[in-house]
Amino acid sequence: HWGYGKENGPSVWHKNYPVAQGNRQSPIDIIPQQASHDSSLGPIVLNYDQCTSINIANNGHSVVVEFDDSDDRSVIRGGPLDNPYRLKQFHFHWGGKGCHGSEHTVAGISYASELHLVHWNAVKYKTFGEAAAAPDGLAVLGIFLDTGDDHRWLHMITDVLYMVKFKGSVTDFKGFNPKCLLPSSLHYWTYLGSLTTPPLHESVTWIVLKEPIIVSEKQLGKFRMLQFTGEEEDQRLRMENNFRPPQPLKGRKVRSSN
Ligand SMILES: CC(C)NC[C@H](O)COc1ccc(S(N)(=O)=O)cc1
Ligand SMILES: [Zn+2]
Repeated sequence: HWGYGKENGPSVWHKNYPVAQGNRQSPIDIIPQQASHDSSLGPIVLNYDQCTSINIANNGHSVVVEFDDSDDRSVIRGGPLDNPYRLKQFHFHWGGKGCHGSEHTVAGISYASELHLVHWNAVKYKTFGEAAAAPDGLAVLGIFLDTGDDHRWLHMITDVLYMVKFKGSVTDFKGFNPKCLLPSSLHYWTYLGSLTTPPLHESVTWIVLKEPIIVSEKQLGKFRMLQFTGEEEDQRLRMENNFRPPQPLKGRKVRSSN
C-alpha cells in the first residue's frame, strides 16, 4: 500500500497511479515573481460559522477532522471559484524533528507544515467521491504553518492527538470551527492541480494563502507522536515527513490575488 517510506513513497506512486506523472499535479513550487497578478480575482469568502466538525481520525497518512457536509452550512466561495464549495475535512502535512514538511514551497523555501481545508463542488456533483474525480470538483485551501510562539487555538487539536495515535483510530471532535486556524490576511495564490496523495486525481483548484500561521515546535512535536501504523502492528512507525515534494509546473499559470 502507498505511503511515505522508501519502498512505497512519492517516487514510486506512479506505478499504481500513473496520473502521478500528469500535467496538473500538486504540490508545486510557487515563485511569487512569476505569478500573474489578476485583478479580476476577487477575495475568497469563508462561511464557516455554522460549521459542524464530527470527528478526528488517524487514516494512516495524516490526522483528519471530518465535517457534516450534508448541506451548505460551511462553504468557501469567491476568488477563482464559480460557485460555493462545501467543507468536507481538513488535515495536515509535516516534517520530522527540525526539518520542514510543507507540500507547496515558495521560491524553493518550505514551511514547517501545511494545513489543507478540503471542499467539494456540491452544486455540480452529488458526492465527494464523484467531485474528487472531476476537473472542477474540489477546492483545497492551503495554509502554511511556521514555528514560533504557541498557536492559541491549535492546542484544541494537539490536546486530543493522543486519542488517535494509531492508524484506524477515530474519536468524537464536535464544535471545532477551523476559522480559528486562519491567518489575518486571505491574500492567496491559485492554480489548477491535484490531490497530493493517491489517487492523485487532477480535480483540485488550489488556493494557497500567502501568510503562514505561527505554531510552536512543542505543538508540532505532538503531531509526530502519531503513528503511521495500527495498534496491532508490531513495527512502530512515527508519523512524520508525510508530504509529497513539488511537481513539474508543465506550463501552468499561477495567479496572485494581490
Ligand atoms: C476518491 C475519493 C473518494 N477518496 C479520496 C481520498 O479520500 C483522499 O482524499 C484526499 C483529499 C485531499 C487531499 S490533499 N492532500 O490534496 O488536500 C488528498 C487526498
Ligand atoms: Zn493534504
